[in-house]
Amino acid sequence: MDNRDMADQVQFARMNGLGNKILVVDMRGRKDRVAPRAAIALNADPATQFDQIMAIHDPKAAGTDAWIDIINSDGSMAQACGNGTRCVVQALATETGKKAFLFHTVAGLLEAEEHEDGTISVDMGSPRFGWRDIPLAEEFHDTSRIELQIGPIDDPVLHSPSVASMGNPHAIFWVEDDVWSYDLGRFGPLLENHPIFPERANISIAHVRSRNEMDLRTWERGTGLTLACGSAACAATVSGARTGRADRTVTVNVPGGPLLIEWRESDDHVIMTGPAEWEWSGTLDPATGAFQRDDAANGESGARAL
Ligand SMILES: N[C@@H](CCC[C@H](N)C(=O)O)C(=O)O
Repeated sequence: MDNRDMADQVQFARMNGLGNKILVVDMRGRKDRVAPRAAIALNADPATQFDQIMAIHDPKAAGTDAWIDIINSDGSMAQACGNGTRCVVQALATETGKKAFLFHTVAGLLEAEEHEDGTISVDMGSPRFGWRDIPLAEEFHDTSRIELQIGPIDDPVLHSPSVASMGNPHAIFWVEDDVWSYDLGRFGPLLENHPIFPERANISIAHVRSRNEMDLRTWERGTGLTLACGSAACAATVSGARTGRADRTVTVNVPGGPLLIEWRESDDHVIMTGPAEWEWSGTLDPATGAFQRDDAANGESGARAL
């Protein structure tokens, strides 16, 4: 552990949302933030390698439970993280006994609740489809199908994606066959960093199986291939409905399991429902990323803490 004193340590929990690897870090009562250097160091250690950090801070607005910073594994900040938000709900519900929460992020307010069966629903807000909202580097009147392709120009492997923002940018490529038959690990970074996406983008491949089911794989901006991307499942659902491929309530099968997504007609909000899982807890230095597991400290199974 770094030679800074224990006062610099904060509690954290290693969790996952359908395999999306999350570190929930308790920064309440502090003025500092998890440093990008600490995020890079935590991601470099196999024990704490993560997809996103969800850093819980004291609320900034009356009536909210917490401000949440979302950090990708490359140290970049993100505006939304559906799976990570479910992990925060579970951690705080366990700590407080509360079941309903109102979180504040850079993208706005997120209502969330834990149900009796342990599943968690997050109101991910309204999707945005304007080219400036995604954002895109040039004007597209129809963002349900933009001019972007990869592969041979006369026989592209992927083309004409739908783009949408759930607070963060998403491109959804539609395929008629197995989503696993595409080399997303190769195409993902090329598309993530394509100049059409000035803030980069999360890149997904979707196969619509019925009006209420689709398969989805995602190369995440600032992270890479993940087992689940909640905001991508939301973006794919609204894009499927927008293009007439699917209805507004869809089971989205991501590699880690199913997510239930509803694009509500009443208020245009997108509701994502799925599980969260606690794995172990520890303490870490938010400036350096030095950490210790609770069970390592006291030699017994780490008490569930946050
Ligand atoms: N895995 C998250 C998405 C996290 C942010 C994304 N990588 C981005 O940079 O926009 C989710 O479950 O939504």
